[in-house]
Amino acid sequence: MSTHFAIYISNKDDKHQIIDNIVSGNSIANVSHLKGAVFSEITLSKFIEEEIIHGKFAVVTNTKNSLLHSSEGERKIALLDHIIAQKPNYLIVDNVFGNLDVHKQLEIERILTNLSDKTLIIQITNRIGEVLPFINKTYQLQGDVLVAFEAASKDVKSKAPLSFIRDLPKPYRSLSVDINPLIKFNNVSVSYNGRPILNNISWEIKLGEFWQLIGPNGSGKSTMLSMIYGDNPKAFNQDIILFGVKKGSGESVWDIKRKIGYFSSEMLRGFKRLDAIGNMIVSGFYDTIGLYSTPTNEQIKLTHEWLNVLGMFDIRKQPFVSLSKGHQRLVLIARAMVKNPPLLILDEPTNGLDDDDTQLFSELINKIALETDTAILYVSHRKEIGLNPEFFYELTPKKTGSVGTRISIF
Ligand SMILES: Nc1ncnc2c1ncn2[C@@H]1O[C@H](COP(=O)(O)OP(=O)(O)OP(=O)(O)O)[C@@H](O)[C@H]1O
Repeated sequence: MSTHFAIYISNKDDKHQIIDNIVSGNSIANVSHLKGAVFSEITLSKFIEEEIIHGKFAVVTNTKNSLLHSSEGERKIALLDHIIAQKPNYLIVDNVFGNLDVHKQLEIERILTNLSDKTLIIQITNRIGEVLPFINKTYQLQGDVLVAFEAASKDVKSKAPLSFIRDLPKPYRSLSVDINPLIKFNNVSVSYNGRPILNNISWEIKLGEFWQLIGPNGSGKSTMLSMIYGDNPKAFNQDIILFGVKKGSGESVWDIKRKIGYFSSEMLRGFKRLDAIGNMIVSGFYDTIGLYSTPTNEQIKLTHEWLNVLGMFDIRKQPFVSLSKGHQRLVLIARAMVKNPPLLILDEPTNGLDDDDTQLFSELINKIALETDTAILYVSHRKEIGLNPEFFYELTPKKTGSVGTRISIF
């Protein structure tokens, strides 16, 4: 049996450096003379860029859609097929299961298991539970050195994350909505190019509720979100009421966005700006990334309170990019919350996070659900350990489009 490797990293490790070292042969296997490929979200982004900028469609999905218009699951399977067709001698797979539902995870696992007969696989993962079954050696970085360890001996839950001890700040102004429900879908159906995606969705989100929108890849979660937060033209002929106003009846996207705090892990992709941590949070009052206005004393006070909750007051002047990916997310949640929005949307927020940071993130979201009136809409294909939504809205794909079911936990 050939040897395949995994490197278990945390969000503090420099993944790009790790991949560069592998490719140049300065790491766990001497592969510098071999033809290699990298399966990662960065590779995927490059192909999507090629589609947008040069009109090149090198990677074909099952549904013959462009990558840009495909769901995450469809994209990943298509990329893997494309890479395998190039017959690499070795393959680096990074965050291979990120954003994938259980079925797609099993499909990818099966494809990689077959591939591992002939091709060396090097997996990079920050979730110990996601190490591929055929991997026989797992390493972890200690300082700059990769050290072998027994993945089975690693007890993820025993490392409890540090807790947020302080109460969340009192809002700077009361919630500016007296309309309930905040969001209402009434028999909403959507198709793309004649293919039904959503079938008769009726759903309400009320102030203070904590929802998780769940469903397998391609079931239509992003499509639903784009009808609330985006300007998806498919929303205009539908019976959708957002904050008391019928979608498409003249309200601007900005009117809607002002009432929503939003975070998606996509916001961090390729983020290079040098804003200070404190400025990043205060910019949430203006719905900008980066600060272009002079904040009031009240806004500064509230920002300081959020910094204290996060334990980052003393480092508030440091660049945001100097934080780990996990801590960057906490700052962006504070940024989304300072304006005290009636609705907080979290779109696949833990993609790419390691085990410890995921627990910390869930802890902050649970705290927001308990201590504020903001409704939370958490969108993810998986039930996150430690996260406590009150309700799930589950999309189940059918030939006639996904149907939705409301599941109450208590
Ligand atoms: N603009 C578009 N044009 C054509 N098809 C589209 C478009 N947007 C989405 N689709 C298709 O609609 C289906 C639902 O996609 P959507 O992204 O909403 O699913 P999802 O549940 O968010 O998936 P994932 O969890 O993988 O991100 C997919 O099959 C996708 O290919």
